[in-house]
Amino acid sequence: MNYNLNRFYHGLQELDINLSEDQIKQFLIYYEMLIEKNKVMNLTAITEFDEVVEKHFLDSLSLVEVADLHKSQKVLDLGTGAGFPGIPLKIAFPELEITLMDSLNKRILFLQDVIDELSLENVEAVHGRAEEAARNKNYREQFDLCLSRAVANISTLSEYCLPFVKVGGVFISYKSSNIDKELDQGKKGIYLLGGKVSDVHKFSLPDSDLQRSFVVIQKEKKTPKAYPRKAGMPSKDPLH
Ligand SMILES: C[S@@+](CC[C@H](N)C(=O)[O-])C[C@H]1O[C@@H](n2cnc3c(N)ncnc32)[C@H](O)[C@@H]1O
Repeated sequence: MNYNLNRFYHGLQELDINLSEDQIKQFLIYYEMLIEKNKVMNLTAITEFDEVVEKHFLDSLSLVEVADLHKSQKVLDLGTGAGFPGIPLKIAFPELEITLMDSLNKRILFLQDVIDELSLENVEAVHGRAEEAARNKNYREQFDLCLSRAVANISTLSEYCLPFVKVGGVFISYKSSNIDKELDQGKKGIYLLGGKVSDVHKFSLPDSDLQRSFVVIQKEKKTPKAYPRKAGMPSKDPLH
């Protein structure tokens, strides 16, 4: 494992995240597993080390801009794909209790291998579709924090994610900085689902031109039983 880690260390410093040598090693093993598996299944379009560091690892970790990740809390990463943002967050902040959920079982099987190989504790990889899993009492309104990156527009995503969040908890969506129109269209749905936008935090990634934002939605009231609607509806006919 011979990688130039300057870019990674500098980005971590900018985010004020300190990692031990073992944690850095876990990131490198994860990178290698990702690249190896990517040869036989579609996990990531980005494969070059520095680019994975910037667009997957540091982007996932930039959540520190808006959330306190040093306390133990129940976190759901909905539509985790190859494990973003959940796996980088779990490596860097081991006290988080993370559920990684995706509707594609092949990705969940890969993530279980990653969990086993890195000996990560208090993390589960669950094969499930948001519209169905959010009706299961083991998951509905059970999470302090729900995260999602690159899964759907904010309206569809709120219907996927807010039902999982406890009243008093938060749903945070990773978005590009071009979010204003999407947010405007999603506001009514967010309210219907029991949420309220409390912050839209725009920023650029360390040493990068990439403009990103976090949409922070507080769960103020229980989500009505009618939501999420049946599978496919939140994306076919988003609430607005
Ligand atoms: C573009 S990928 C993004 C993956 C990862 N979050 C990232 O940022 O790299 C979207 C993922 O969301 C999953 N997904 C889409 N709709 C879903 C749903 N209704 N419930 C659960 N997972 C879903 C897909 O299977 C896919 O793995």
